[in-house]
Amino acid sequence: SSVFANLPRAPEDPILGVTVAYNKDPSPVKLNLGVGAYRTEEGKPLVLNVVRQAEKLLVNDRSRVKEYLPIVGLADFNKLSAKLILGADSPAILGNLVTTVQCLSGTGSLRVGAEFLARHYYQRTIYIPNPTWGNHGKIFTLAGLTVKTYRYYDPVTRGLNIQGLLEDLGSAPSGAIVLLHACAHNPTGVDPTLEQWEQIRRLMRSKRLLPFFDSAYQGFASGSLDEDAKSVRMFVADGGECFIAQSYAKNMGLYGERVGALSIVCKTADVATRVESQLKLVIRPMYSNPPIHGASIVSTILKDRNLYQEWTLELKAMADRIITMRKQLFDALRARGTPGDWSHIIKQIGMFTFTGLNTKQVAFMTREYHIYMTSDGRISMAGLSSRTVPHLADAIHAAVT
Ligand SMILES: Cc1[nH+]cc(COP(=O)(O)O)c(/C=N/[C@@H](CC(=O)O)C(=O)O)c1O
Repeated sequence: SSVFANLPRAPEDPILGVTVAYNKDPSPVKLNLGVGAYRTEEGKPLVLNVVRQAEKLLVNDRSRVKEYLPIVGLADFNKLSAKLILGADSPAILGNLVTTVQCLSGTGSLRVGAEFLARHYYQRTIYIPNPTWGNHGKIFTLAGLTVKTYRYYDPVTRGLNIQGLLEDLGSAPSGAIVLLHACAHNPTGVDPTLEQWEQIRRLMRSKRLLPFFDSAYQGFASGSLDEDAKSVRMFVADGGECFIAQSYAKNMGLYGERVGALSIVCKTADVATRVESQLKLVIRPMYSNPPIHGASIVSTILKDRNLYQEWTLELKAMADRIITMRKQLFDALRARGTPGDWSHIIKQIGMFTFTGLNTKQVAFMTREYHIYMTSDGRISMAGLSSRTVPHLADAIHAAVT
């Protein structure tokens, strides 16, 4: 018999498993509001025009070869990624205080950062928000860090529990690592205001807590790349050190290309070079060096003024469409007189609405209306279109009455 005869069957992933179930459903009215992946008004995945243009340039450029990239990835891509999140005029960049390595999208950037911290940082505890993206806890645990949570979401107000957040971070051991969503908090869609970010930053710096930003939706939340980077730039501006994981999956639609970057902002240029040398020892035995194609697309777009400009327009259009879906869903529930206060649908920001529906209601909506969403009540607004909003509104109405 097989040496794996006793291997237990693993459960499907709470987020990616929703798509597996959706694909199996033969219903013509099924709706996939699970995975955070953008869909057009026609319900189709979107390849941005600028991505198609960049790929044409790459294919026609006969000088491009398929050689290994360096362990740290494509140099242009790394520099441009740091500029994108920190700002072109960032003193940290001007002072060579930032080391950036190309990683396998947001997940890979988080994991490489976690492995580096587990190996070289004295405090091995990381505080992640409650709730947070389902993969965060596993990434940091598998890297060898101790994962704790800090209060984030207030189910009563459906807003930020700023008092709980400050209390929990205030009682964290000095030097602890803190995971922060740069913008468009997943799954709640609730972000701190700039004043609250300042409170968080002051507290964290006073306790020497180490910020680890996860920036997976820059430009997707407000439609502005600079607006969505403000939290990160506040921390970097104070001269403190921080980690930043970037993903191009959503804001450039490069999901399957696995394009991301990890930036570590250090106190001195010398430390930054030593950090880079140690990052290479983490990466080489993990996947050796990153894939060339996706990073080439990103750097082609970011280094060309016209392509960059056009990208910002396409990005704003995606963000705007999601905001339109929020309004349409809110109006549809009001038109039905659906019991409850649904204003959080239009107050929340980014790809997701944290509806407040419980697991029983979610299971009902899947069974009776073929709505596929995560069991915590999160729906990806990007999966909606004007055509399908009424079906979702009917399902929510039925689930709560
Ligand atoms: C906050 C956050 N961080 C990182 C990632 C990882 O993205 P990557 O593709 O590795 O660049 C995701 C993906 N979130 C969506 C997809 C997924 O779960 O993988 C989601 O929440 O649906 C996040 O929501």
